[in-house]
Amino acid sequence: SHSWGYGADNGPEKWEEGFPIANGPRQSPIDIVPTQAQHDPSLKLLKLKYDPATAQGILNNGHSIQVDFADDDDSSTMTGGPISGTYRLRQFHFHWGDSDDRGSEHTIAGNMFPSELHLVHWNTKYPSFGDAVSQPDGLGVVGVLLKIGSANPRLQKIIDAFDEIKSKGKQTTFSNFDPRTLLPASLDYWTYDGSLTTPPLLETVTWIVLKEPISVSPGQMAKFRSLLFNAEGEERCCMVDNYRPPQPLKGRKVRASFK
Ligand SMILES: NS(=O)(=O)c1cccc(F)c1
Ligand SMILES: [Zn+2]
Repeated sequence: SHSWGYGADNGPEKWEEGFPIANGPRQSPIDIVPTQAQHDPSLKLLKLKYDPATAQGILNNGHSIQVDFADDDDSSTMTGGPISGTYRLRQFHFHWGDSDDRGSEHTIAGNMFPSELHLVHWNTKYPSFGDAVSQPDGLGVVGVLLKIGSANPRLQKIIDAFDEIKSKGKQTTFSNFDPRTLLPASLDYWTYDGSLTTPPLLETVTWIVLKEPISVSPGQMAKFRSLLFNAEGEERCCMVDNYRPPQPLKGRKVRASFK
């Protein structure tokens, strides 16, 4: 059976065939409508504490590029915000479009951005990421929107690694990197209960989408679009449009941490 992807034959419109939860009650991403989000004064400040030494490597997994972190202790964690307890950083990755008018997964009042960064954390009440990923309160993912503007120097170290991980399955060491440097000045956020945005689409994610985007230049976006979905020696297929479109809200409430 051909595996899932983002093409006409294996893309988001086909995922329900292998993953019926695709039509579930808490699927992600969603369109966030700021005027309909309710400010919740009980929401805490988001606290992200990352140790650059936990950065391990950068990988082209055939769907995105991902920076993996050592998660065998509480060196890099998320606390506060809408979550209770301590969640450990596992990895971050991106989604992007073939052109600047699309590529993000969450949209804001119907507006799509050229890319979206996901920082994936898992709840340490469970013994591992593999256990947490199947639990309703297992994951906390911070979403950061990227908007076209001036070149973002914070992205450059990631982009400079792309030449070594052009095709699926390639990875290289990636050390001494603090993901906090990728975040915008404000940690104001919207939060809702959702899912993984790729198969297996498990409904186990507390989403925390930051209100403030970070910048990326057209030239930097072009570098993302030069990555490949295919492995070396396979038919060349540019890694673009690796995003799932917004899914039905199905009665969920989106809360805002800010007025
Ligand atoms: N795109 S995402 O919902 O952040 C995601 C997909 C699959 C696995 C994972 F850990 C995170
Ligand atoms: Zn993602």
